[in-house]
Amino acid sequence: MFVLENGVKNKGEDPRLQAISQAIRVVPHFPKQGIMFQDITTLLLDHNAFKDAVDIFVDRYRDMDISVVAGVEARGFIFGSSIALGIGAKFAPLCKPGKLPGEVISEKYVLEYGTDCLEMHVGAVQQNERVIIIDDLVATERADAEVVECACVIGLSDLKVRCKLNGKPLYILVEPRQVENGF
Ligand SMILES: O=P(O)(O)OC[C@H]1O[C@H](OP(=O)(O)OP(=O)(O)O)[C@H](O)[C@@H]1O
Ligand SMILES: Nc1ncnc2[nH]cnc12
Repeated sequence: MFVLENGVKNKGEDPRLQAISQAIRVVPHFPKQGIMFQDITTLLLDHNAFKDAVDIFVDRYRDMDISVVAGVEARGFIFGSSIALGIGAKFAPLCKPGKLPGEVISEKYVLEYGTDCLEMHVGAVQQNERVIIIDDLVATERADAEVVECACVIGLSDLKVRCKLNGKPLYILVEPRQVENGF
């Protein structure tokens, strides 16, 4: 298992992680020259690997008194909603601008290849709730004050990433591969 907490990397022995990592297709130079794109659609086509990935998150969060899973559009919706159902929490989508019809809170951020903005419905999360933020991948992420932990399937892990998470713990299943892997 690969975990970044307080800036310390720990390697565990979960035998499911190698298959999860291998199920993620690496596509060089997509969507731009120089980017090694980590394509989770191949993981989603592998029932066992997809289920194992969700189960690992569910096992981690089921006893942490989490009442809200916030998932980042679009790929974070896939994992976040599955995890929310698994731990008995509600799911709050963090959407690209203009997708949510109600009053929203907005947050601008810098991506690995661009900039963007996320919005969440006001009232989706109450002040006393414990929230986790789920995405498929963290390269340059962000988080706000009520977050217990941020989690992702793939993490471009270094201390710079952790600093940009504003000191919130970051839980990562696998590291990105930097070479093509047979798809
Ligand atoms: O760590 P970062 O630099 O923020 O990059 C990671 C984000 O980029 C991708 O989303 P994207 O904005 O491409 O949207 P998509 O999920 O709709 O493809 C990915 O799903 C993460 O949300
Ligand atoms: N290298 C990468 N692979 C897949 N999604 C991404 N989003 C930002 N960087 C990415």
